[in-house]
Amino acid sequence: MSDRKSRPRSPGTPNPRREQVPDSPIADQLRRVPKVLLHDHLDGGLRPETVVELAEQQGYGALPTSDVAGVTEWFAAAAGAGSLEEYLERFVHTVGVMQTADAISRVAAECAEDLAADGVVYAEVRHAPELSTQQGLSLDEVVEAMLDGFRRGAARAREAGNRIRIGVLLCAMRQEARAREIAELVVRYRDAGVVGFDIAGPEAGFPPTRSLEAFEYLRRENCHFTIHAGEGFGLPSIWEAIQWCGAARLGHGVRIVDDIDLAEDGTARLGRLASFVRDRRIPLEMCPRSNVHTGTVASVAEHPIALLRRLGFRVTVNTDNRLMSQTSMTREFTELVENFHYSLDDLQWFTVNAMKSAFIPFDQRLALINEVIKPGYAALRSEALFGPVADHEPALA
Ligand SMILES: O=c1[nH]cnc2c1ncn2[C@@H]1O[C@H](CO)[C@@H](O)[C@H]1O
Ligand SMILES: [Zn+2]
Repeated sequence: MSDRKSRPRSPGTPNPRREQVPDSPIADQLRRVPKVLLHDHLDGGLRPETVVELAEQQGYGALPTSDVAGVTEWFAAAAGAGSLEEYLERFVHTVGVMQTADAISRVAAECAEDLAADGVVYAEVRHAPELSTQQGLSLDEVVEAMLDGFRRGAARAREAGNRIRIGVLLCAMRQEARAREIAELVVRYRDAGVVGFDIAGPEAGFPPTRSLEAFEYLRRENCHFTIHAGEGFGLPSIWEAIQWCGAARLGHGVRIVDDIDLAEDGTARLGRLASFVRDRRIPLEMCPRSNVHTGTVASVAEHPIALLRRLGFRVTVNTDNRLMSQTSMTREFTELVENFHYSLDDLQWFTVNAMKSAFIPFDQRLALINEVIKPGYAALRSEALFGPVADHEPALA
């Protein structure tokens, strides 16, 4: 299902790594291409060593094991969860150590550094503040700690030569009843770095309209929001998210394929909801590895991202939970290249799609596209043509 384009071969001695996936970018390039990440959970992306250290510092005794390797493995076992509900059970321990302002700020700072080192130039990172109030922090204190951490982390990344901008999304947990309160928090911090709202948590049994009042309030306040929908539940959830609640984007939205009939010869017939999502250019925040881990799709190779991309949906590529799904933007891109033979042009298309769909002002999105993303891809394309300037590469005669 790839939309491969033929690219000129690199001159000089063929590099065996380059030959593995014909015409595809290589691993090192994938780390360096500018990337945009719209769907990443702060409490799903802690460094395992930070989980262990914070647990020690805070006397948190509930970790299933206390060494870094064991903790890494325990979180990685989320890959075998097979359902969204089981996958989400892993969060009890990341949230468990994110109960003080210092801990939250540290996690946010490290998140900014890790994303920047992975080549992410713009990210929207989300967390549910209500989960971090178990030891008495107020919702406002949680948000302030997040904002403080992202500021510090972005500054440290910049010193290391990696520039990143981060916007915060605040989630309400769909099984709780605090959506309106969290929506008000979004409005309160909209000028301080919070760019939008979302609902997260188990999807089956907790439809988007359960939080309708919060979405209506946000619309009256001219606020942006996305909704996790079409992951653990199907089309009715997507339909409510878009047509009742007014979501600007869909978190995952992968089950929109249930509204697409695919004939043997590859021609597709879109139902009314799928047409609406495509024709209105509603961005899909797709997270291939996470979808495999929650049992939403069987494998990355079978992920509908390739079909949806071919049909012209506004598809974006995301990590969801870097810790639980053992992933990064580079890894997601690598797996897509391996499975669908995407080229740098395809990756730029995903990246520009994501930047267009961000919740920051239009002029700033445009500036990032024109001044950071496109020049970044152009530089890597010229490397693909002429090879990187490195000692081991023979110079052109
Ligand atoms: O893929 C997902 N679908 C639904 N909810 C999720 C997913 N990943 C994480 N969370 C939930 O969002 C909360 C706030 O970040 C996390 O604590 C987790 O429960
Ligand atoms: Zn998510």
